Amino acid sequence: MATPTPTPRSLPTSKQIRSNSTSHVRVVVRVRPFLPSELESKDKGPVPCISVLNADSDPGREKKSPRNECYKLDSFFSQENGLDSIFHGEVSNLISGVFKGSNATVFAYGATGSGKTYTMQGTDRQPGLIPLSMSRILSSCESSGSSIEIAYYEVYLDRCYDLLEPKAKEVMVLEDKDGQVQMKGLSRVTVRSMPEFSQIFASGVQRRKIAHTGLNDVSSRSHGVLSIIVSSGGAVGKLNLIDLAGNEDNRRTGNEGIRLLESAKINQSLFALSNVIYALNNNEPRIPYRESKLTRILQDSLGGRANPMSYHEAVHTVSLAARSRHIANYVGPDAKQETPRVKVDMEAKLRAWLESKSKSKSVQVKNGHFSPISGRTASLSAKKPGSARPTSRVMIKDHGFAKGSGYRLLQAADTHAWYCFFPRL
Ligand SMILES: Nc1ncnc2c1ncn2[C@@H]1O[C@H](COP(=O)(O)OP(=O)(O)OP(=O)(O)O)[C@@H](O)[C@H]1O
Repeated sequence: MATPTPTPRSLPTSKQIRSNSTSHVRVVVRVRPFLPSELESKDKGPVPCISVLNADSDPGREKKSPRNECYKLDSFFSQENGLDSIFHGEVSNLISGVFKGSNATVFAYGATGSGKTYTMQGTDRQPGLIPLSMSRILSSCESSGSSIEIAYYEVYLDRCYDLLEPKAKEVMVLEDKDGQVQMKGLSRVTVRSMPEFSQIFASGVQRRKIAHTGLNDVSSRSHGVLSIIVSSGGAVGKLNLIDLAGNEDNRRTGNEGIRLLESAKINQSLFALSNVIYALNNNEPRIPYRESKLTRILQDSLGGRANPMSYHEAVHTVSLAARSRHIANYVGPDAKQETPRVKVDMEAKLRAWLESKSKSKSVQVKNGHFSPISGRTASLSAKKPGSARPTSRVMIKDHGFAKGSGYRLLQAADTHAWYCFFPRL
């Protein structure tokens, strides 16, 4: 049964948040294995470019490549580690807080094709962080008599769509007179068992916008947000599990038209998210939530709503790690690299496409918004093998194919990272 979202409790100001809790950023990287398509590639073949150093290692010694970059992480999961070890190591400890009324957020962030959806959803044989979290919450509910509702929506081209509604209707994001963000009409569905959840969630996944791109056969074109709302003895807590759309380097994707527009919006909103996290972690006086729809919506879970004395927030990301958590950045003496070999003016390309679109109306417009869906996953695990460029993973060595800033190097790596904000209790 769908019910409207109730009014959230009042949000504390940024000042209150800082006085209530000192955020600590937790960054966890996951490396995926090379895919068969990458191993079979006729090109250069996959080149591992990441190594894990001990805390006392000197990054300067690792000078096998002209440019090394070194990032400090809170945890690292290699390709041998299953999704359950990530869940037990990094996510399960957030759940007890949700039962006490805290909000927690887990983001999977990374380049397109790096395995974010795989990590969040998993496969039938290897469940991902979403089913593992749901299963743990459901079993805790049995013993505590708490109840669970879910909301599932996507943010696409800076608009929000309800994935639990058959037609994925648009949800208006409004601010009430107290400045609190309201998602008008967003459905909430009560969940009592795993089979019930799997069915509801799978239908939502089918509605999510995906498409074939030059770097992933089944690429998410939107940010998918699953909110698990737990009501427990008067306390209401929320766990957001977010599969972000992948950031894309359009010199490599070859994106055109609508894909290019999507990509521009994806990159813009990921940048806005990184700005919010940076501002929170650096105790800046102004947190730029309003820069994108995604950050406005998540305001109550990204430092916006802190239950006094206890709230946990986790964010998975890599380039955010580069910005907010990196400790050492070692650049070898001969590391001055020229930037990209192929220079394409993506803005001009986008402008030209928008102009031609308004002339020819050749792009499919549905329900007042673009409909780019060219294929859908049949089950939670049905994504086809990706064709992402075979690069590898947190000492990152530049072998010549990923030049420029650390940000771009990290984009090239098939990695994820987590940020967790822990209050000082
Ligand atoms: N740990 C893993 N083991 C095996 N295959 C994996 C793993 N991680 C990802 N893959 C495979 O890699 C491909 C790309 O993964 P996925 O679609 O999850 O990437 P993504 O980061 O969500 O991409 P996008 O941002 O474009 O949506 C898929 O075929 C997926 O099955």
